[in-house]
Amino acid sequence: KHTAKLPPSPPFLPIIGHLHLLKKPLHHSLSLLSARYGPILYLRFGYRPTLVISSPQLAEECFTTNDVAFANRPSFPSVKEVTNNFSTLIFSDYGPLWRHLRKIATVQVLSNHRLLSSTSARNDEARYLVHRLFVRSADDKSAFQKVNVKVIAFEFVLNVVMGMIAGKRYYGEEAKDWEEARRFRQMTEETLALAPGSRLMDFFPWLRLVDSISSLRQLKSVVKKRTEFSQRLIDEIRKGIDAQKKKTMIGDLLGLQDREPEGYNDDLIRTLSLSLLQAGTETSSNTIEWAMSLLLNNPHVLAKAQHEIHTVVGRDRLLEESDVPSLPYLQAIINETLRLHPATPLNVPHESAAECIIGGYKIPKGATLLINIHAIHRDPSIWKDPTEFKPERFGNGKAEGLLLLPFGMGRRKCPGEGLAMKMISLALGTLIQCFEWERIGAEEVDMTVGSSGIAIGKAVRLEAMYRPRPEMVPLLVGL
Ligand code: HEM
Repeated sequence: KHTAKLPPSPPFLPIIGHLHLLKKPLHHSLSLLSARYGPILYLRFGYRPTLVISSPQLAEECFTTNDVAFANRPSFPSVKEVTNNFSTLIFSDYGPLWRHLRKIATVQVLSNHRLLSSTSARNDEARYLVHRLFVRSADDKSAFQKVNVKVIAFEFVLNVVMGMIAGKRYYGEEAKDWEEARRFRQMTEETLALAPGSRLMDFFPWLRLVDSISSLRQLKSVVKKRTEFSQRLIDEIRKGIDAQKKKTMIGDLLGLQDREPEGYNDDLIRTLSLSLLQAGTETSSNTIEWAMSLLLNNPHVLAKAQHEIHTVVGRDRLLEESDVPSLPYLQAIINETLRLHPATPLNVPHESAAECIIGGYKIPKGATLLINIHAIHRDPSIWKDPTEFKPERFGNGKAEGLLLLPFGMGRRKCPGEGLAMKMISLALGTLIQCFEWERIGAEEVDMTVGSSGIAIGKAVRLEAMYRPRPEMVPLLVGL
């Protein structure tokens, strides 16, 4: 309909299009192409037209005037298999099902009101976290002990999110279900390995039969595990083993199911539970791990954060969620971490539901949209010394006028932003308050990025040395 041209596009090959230009991690390859061809790129991944955006102005244009046009998710055949025909909150198209799921997730778990009423559970979880670390620390409390930071961050985050959804704690003294926690981790890893666009069939539909012989078996096995896991969560609460568990998202939804069985059936409760657990745990725990890695490579920042916490909170009580607004430097550290290492560097892919115009170019219907958040956050025309870790650039906790979009934008923006920021600041703040942290050796922490998936963490998991701060030992002993 429009006379406008398609966006710039590098030369491509028949059949594979531009796939030969891409290497892992994909956001790095796309940043290099954008540096050469400009902030709006039109590529072909096999048969799939793909729009790559790497400027804040163009990202805003996609998610303001054209937000509805881009509100769908791409219909990758591999995702169809894992998501029961795109029926999850993350991968459903913009429509009645998505609206229903999103409203429940927001009202039942992620609204400000719900987050406020679950504050004390998160404070308790932070206390358990530092208590577990204190108990595991060396007998001689002045000696350093090694810990895998990703593991402790994941334990904390999973306990918090699982507590809100199903009233369960997998890690801690009274927690019993280690085997179930192990199954969850394994299932999450297998699901992440099946990232959208990870299969040949996603780009070459005619290869579907060949690909599916190996892929479909694997996909079906993951689907089975996911269904069984989430149904167990529902069944436990339905049996009413623990009245406390009724005050959870699943408990609330089972109450609604009694009144409206179709609108709140088990399929819907399963898909919502899995969407929140899997969207919330890797992203948030990876961010805690990146933040700690950056702090270990920048001890002066760590010392400044510790000084702020000790000045504001003191040494006689543990930092709590309500302290965070008074800790602007801690918030600046988290913003700077999310700037340098956004948990989903290419956002979650969107798809155009109609032809539209972006940056004066014509974008056809059915184009996959990738927003290169990683490139936007490191644009030298916007950020001074873009690759350096400088929390100071956020002044009072926010960089005024600079577009930071680790949680996306528009109507599909992450609904878990509030919860994520609370969990990350609480965990990081209490870890800094209670313990001294050092690198394992003299070498800097390896900051190589993992290679595949939507949520990308570190390639090498962070191990660090820690010991209780002497002045915090009396408090830690009494926890
Ligand atoms: C550091 C932590 C997190 C980051 C950086 C993050 C980032 C994102 C991003 C970039 C998107 C895609 C937005 C778009 O499509 O434009 C997203 C979607 C989503 N996130 Fe998060 N997220 C985080 C934590 C969480 C948490 C804690 C939850 C809930 C427990 C959550 C639940 C979701 C859901 C359900 C969606 C899909 C929304 C939809 O399609 O409508 N996220 N997240």
